[in-house]
Parts: sequence; structure tokens; C-alpha cells
Amino acid sequence: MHDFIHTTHPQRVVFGAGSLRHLAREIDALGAKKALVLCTPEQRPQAERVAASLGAQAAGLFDRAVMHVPVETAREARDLARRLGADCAVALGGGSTTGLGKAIALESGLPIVAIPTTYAGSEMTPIYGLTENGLKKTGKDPRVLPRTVIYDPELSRTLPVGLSVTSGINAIAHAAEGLYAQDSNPVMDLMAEEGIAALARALPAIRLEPGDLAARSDALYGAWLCGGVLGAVGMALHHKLCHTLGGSFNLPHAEVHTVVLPHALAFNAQAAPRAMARIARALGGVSAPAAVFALARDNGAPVALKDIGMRAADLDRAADIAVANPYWNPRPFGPAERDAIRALLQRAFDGEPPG
Ligand SMILES: NC(=O)C1=CN([C@@H]2O[C@H](COP(=O)(O)OP(=O)(O)OC[C@H]3O[C@@H](n4cnc5c(N)ncnc54)[C@H](O)[C@@H]3O)[C@@H](O)[C@H]2O)C=CC1
Ligand SMILES: O=C(O)/C=C\C(=O)CC(=O)O
Repeated sequence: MHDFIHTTHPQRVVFGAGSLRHLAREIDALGAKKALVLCTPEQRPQAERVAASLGAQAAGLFDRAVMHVPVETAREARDLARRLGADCAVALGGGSTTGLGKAIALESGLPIVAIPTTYAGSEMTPIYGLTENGLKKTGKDPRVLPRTVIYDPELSRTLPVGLSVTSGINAIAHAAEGLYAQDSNPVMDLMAEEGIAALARALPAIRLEPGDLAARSDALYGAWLCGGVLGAVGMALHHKLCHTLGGSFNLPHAEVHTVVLPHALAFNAQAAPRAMARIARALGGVSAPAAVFALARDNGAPVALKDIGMRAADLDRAADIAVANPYWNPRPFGPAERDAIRALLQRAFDGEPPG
């Protein structure tokens, strides 16, 4: 028997190879005249081409987006937008650049056009993250939801294979946790399963041929679906562990998701059998945790926290932080489960298959 509440976010999505050419039209459709283009330093050449294509519609370029959005960077970008008279922001890049756009929108209300070039999914969510004095806080606000999203798989062809695989598994993590979320609903479940299946098809093909446009399109389609799930329902143990490891120990975002997901799923397996069956089906495997582990390992992604910058000496503190303010999870993980979480982290640290 169905019993749910679902809020649909007001957002326009333009999807397709070459759809970047519609950017000027989409800025017009927002009623905006001058866009501040945002990017990371690494993506400046790509962003310069986008700004050039906008001509007089481009107010300027800010190229200092970094992971986890330091408040100082957000302030600088916001000030620049004001000085240049920008009335919208174009975020070209992954979750870090979209996150910078969100930080600008949070205080200024400037509409954002997001052009995602990774599979992180931030463009589909009203979730923002900001880091101040080394502490990352996240929140939800409808103002930060990008008003328009342009998904152009051509732009993700340059995403290195390693980051393509880990970012794809970051997306899969949103869908996997969505399938056992307490506030999920049948439409989100369909999106989640389809999103996981699309990414599971696409990632091995991208590893073989990074420029494969059909595979890039499939991966971005999967990322769109998984991002939609993240934006609509609550996340659980896996995201809590990743925010702890990323936020307090500065581990790289997509990689940490990739290493932790099989272990978080194993922890939840008995408490969420229907979700596990759907994840396994989408991945073409028998067991959800094992299938995620194999997807990572077989495509050259890291499977051990020790290989992505975690120190053994920090595992105890990570377990303490993770259980101190637990999220809702199908299997509770408060202070009483601290030893089980510590054991999970040890397996993830060593790169053992999920227990
Ligand atoms: N608020 C939300 O809903 C979400 C926020 N996030 C946040 O996003 C951040 C991580 O975002 P990611 O996308 O994983 O990484 P990222 O945005 O930091 O990008 C990683 C690197 O890849 C480069 N890159 C991106 N696309 C490229 C392309 N097509 N070709 C070549 N290089 C490319 C970037 O310039 C950067 O150097 C974290 O801070 C995370 O917390 C992630 C997911 C959801
Ligand atoms: O930390 C944020 O900026 C907000 C959400 C996420 O990063 C989601 C995720 O862990 O992929």
C-alpha cells in the first residue's frame, strides 16, 4: 500500500550532446542579461570558451571554485558578481563549482544555470555546503537549487577515467541510499534503480573508451536521475560516513564515496533487503555490496581508505564523530553501535571486500 509525500522541485533540464549551444537561450529564458561564469582553475580554458560564446551576455569569469566551498571564496565570488552587475551565474563544472554557485545564490538569490561536467549530482539538489574555519556545514534552501541545468555529455568526455568512475559511484551512492530512505516513494525508487543501471552500464564503457559519447550520455543520464533522488529524499549512514571522512579528514569526495559504499551497504543489508535486491538487480549482481565493490575494483577505482589519504591513527576519531550525531538509518548507528562502525571503517581502510 502506498503512503508517501513528495515535493517536486521547480527546475528546467536541457539534456543532449551539444546542448551547451542553448546556454544563451536559457539565460534569456530566465530574464537575465549578464552572467558570471564560475569554474575551477583547471577548467578555466573551457569556461573561457563558454564566456566568449556568450559575448555581451557574459559579465565576467571567476575561476577559483574549490572543493567544499570555503566561505571566503563564496564571499569573493558574490562581491565580484555584484561589482560586475551580474544577474545570474553559470556554474560550469563538478560539485565544487555548482556548490560555489549555490553559495552565491544563498545570500543574493541570483539564479544559477548549472552545466555539470561530473556525476556528483549537486545541480539537482537544494543542498548546499560551506566551510568556515575548517568546519563544513550543510543545509537545505530552495534558493540554491539551480533554476536551469544543461546536461551536455560532450563536456564530460574530458573527465579523467579515474574521476569518471569514482564520481559515477558517488552518484550511485545517492540512489542506493534513496532506495532505503524513510521518506522515499515509488517514483524515486524507479529513478534510483534506473540511475544505478545506467551508470553500471556506462562506467566500464568509459574506462575502455573515455570519449565514447553514448556511454558519456548514459552516465550523465544516470547522474541526473541519482541527483534527483539525492535532492528529494534523506540520506543515511553512507553519506554520514563520507561527510565525516571528507569534512574532518579532508579525503577526496568521489573517492571516499567509492571506498565506503560497499561497506555501508553491507552494514545495512539485513535491515533493508528490498532496497538491496533492487541495487543488486540494477548492477547485474547477486549481492549489492559485492556488486558495488566489484564495479569499483574492476574499473581501477580505489577500494581502500589507506590509499586515498586516510591515516590509521584517525579511524577511532572518525568512528566517534560518525556516531555522535547519527542520521536516520535502516539499522541505527548511534553511540551503542560505535564498535560496529569502527569495524566497518577498518575493513574500508584495509580495502577488504564488504563483510
Ligand atoms: N550539495 C550537493 O547536493 C552535492 C555537493 N557535492 C559537493 O561537490 C564537491 C565534489 O564535486 P565533484 O564533482 O566530485 O568534484 P569537483 O567539482 O571538485 O571536480 C573535481 C576536479 O575535476 C575537474 N573536472 C570536472 N569536470 C571535468 C571535466 N569534464 N573534464 C576535466 N576535468 C573536470 C574539476 O575542475 C576539478 O579539478 C564536494 O565538495 C561535495 O561535497 C557533491 C554532490 C552533491
Ligand atoms: O556536502 C555537501 O556539499 C552536500 C552534499 C553532498 O556532498 C552529497 C554527497 O555526499 O555526495
